[in-house]
Amino acid sequence: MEKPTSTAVDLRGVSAAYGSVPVLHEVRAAIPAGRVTALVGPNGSGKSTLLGVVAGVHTPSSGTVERFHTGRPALVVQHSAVPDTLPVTVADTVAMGRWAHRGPWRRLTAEDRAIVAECMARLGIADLARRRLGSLSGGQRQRALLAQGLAQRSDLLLLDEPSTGLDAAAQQAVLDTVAALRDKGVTVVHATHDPAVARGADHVLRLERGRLTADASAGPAEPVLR
Ligand SMILES: Nc1ncnc2c1ncn2[C@@H]1O[C@H](COP(=O)(O)OP(=O)(O)OP(=O)(O)O)[C@@H](O)[C@H]1O
Repeated sequence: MEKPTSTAVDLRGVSAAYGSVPVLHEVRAAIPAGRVTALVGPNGSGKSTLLGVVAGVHTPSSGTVERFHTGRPALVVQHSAVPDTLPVTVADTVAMGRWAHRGPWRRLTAEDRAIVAECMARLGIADLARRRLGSLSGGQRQRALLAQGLAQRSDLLLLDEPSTGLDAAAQQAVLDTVAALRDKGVTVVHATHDPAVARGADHVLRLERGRLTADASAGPAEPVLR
């Protein structure tokens, strides 16, 4: 039997806005520690915004977010959110994942370099290490951003539609990686439009028009929406 879960992040009545336009409305949810939570809902329902709130990069307009984990969350945005013109290579991009540990532009240690190489290999992009990020396809770029997120070695990994635009092999690599991290006790929250991926999660949060409309915990069988 699995041990009972504790809470990694507690969202209490969280509302968020862009300027004066409200986007999230009083979201209450407890994200379980060491589990995979899928964030689902239609386009524009607020999934990315909620990930930003959980990551601490989007300040709620009201309500509170309490994080019970150590270290900084790792947020992996969609590749389309990153400008094409950034003059960095894939290896540089992944190495940025180590900045939280070393500080920007510091020399990487041998351990950092090993982590960067391991993360690129895991996502199948080792051969692209010297290519500029802006010269890559969408799926390749997404993999570089995912590798950067993994390189942070955070215990809270937030992924915005990590499989979108990836081929079948890369999608499977992402799912395998998420499962392996969960087994190591990492809390993962990922936004997804893929029902099969959502069913594979331990916990599902559904947003519609910025409101939480379902909060489902997985049991031994299918998660039951309540
Ligand atoms: N930078 C921004 N400035 C203003 N409004 C924004 C901004 N980003 C998102 N929005 C608006 O906030 C709402 C929620 O957007 P969000 O990106 O969080 O939704 P989503 O569920 O992640 O959508 P998708 O499935 O399309 O990725 C939408 O109405 C969107 O238009």
